[in-house]
Amino acid sequence: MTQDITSVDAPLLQIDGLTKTFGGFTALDNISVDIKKGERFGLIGPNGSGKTTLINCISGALRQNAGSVMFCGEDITQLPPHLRARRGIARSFQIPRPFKSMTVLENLMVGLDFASVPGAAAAALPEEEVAMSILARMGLAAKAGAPTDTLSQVELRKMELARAMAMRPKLLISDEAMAGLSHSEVDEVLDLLISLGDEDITIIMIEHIMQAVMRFSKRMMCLDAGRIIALGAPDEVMANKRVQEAYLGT
Ligand SMILES: Nc1ncnc2c1ncn2[C@@H]1O[C@H](COP(=O)(O)OP(=O)(O)OP(=O)(O)O)[C@@H](O)[C@H]1O
Repeated sequence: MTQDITSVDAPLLQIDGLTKTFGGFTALDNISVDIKKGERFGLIGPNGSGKTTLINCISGALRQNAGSVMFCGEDITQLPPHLRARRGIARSFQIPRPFKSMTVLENLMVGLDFASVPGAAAAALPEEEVAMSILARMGLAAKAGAPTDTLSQVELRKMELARAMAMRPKLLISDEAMAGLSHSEVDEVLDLLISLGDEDITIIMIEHIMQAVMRFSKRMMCLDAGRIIALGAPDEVMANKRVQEAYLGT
C-alpha cells in the first residue's frame, strides 16, 4: 500500500523490527522507529552501539537479517544501495572520499550525474549550474576549480555534504561530519546542516559531539548494544539515566 507522504506527519522513513547479526553477534536487535518528513534526527550511542550498522541498513550497504525499511511509503528493504540513493537517500561520510584527481566542481558533477534518472526528461538547469548553486550554498563557490587535495578539513567536510546534496536527497544521513573540527568550524557546519533541514530535507545526524547533536536535533535516539534505550526530545534523552550510564559512563 502506498502512503500519502504529502501529509506533514506521515513518516518519510519507517524502520520496523530491524535486526542485524554478524555471525553469532547481534549488532541491531529489533529496532523500530519512524522518522518524519523534514525532521532533524540525532542518532547517538557509545562506540559499538550499532549506529553505523543501522545507517548501513538504511542506505542498503548492509542487508538486515529481519525487519523492513519503508521510504516514502515504499518498501525498500530488498533494494541495493544505488537504487535507494536514486530514491533520495544520500549519505555523507566521516572521512571524506573525494575523487582526488578531480576538482571540487567535477566531484559534484559526478554526484549529479549519478542522481539523474536514465531516460528522464532533461533537467531545467544545466548540471554545472546546479553544481555551482550547491557549492555557493555550502560557501565553496570560490573553490569550484580547486583540486580537492588543496582543501582544508572544514572545506572537505562541506564538500562531502555538497556531494551528498548533489544526489538531491530527501533524506541526508550525516555521519560525524564535524569530528575533529574546531569549535567555530563545528558551528559553521552545524548551521549549514540546520539550514538544509529548514529546506525540508530530512536529516539523520550521527555525532559524538553532544552539544552539536543536541542543538541540531528535534528528536534524538540513543542506541546501546543494538537496542533503543531512549527516544525523544534532546533534553529528555540526555536526562535519561540509561543514556547517562551507557553513553556518558556515569
Ligand atoms: N562487518 C562486521 N563484522 C562483524 N562485526 C561488526 C561488523 N560491523 C560492525 N560490527 C560490530 O557491530 C557492533 C556495532 O558496530 P557499529 O559500527 O554499528 O557501532 P557504532 O555505534 O557505529 O560505533 P562507533 O561510534 O564506534 O562508530 C560493534 O560491536 C561492531 O564491532
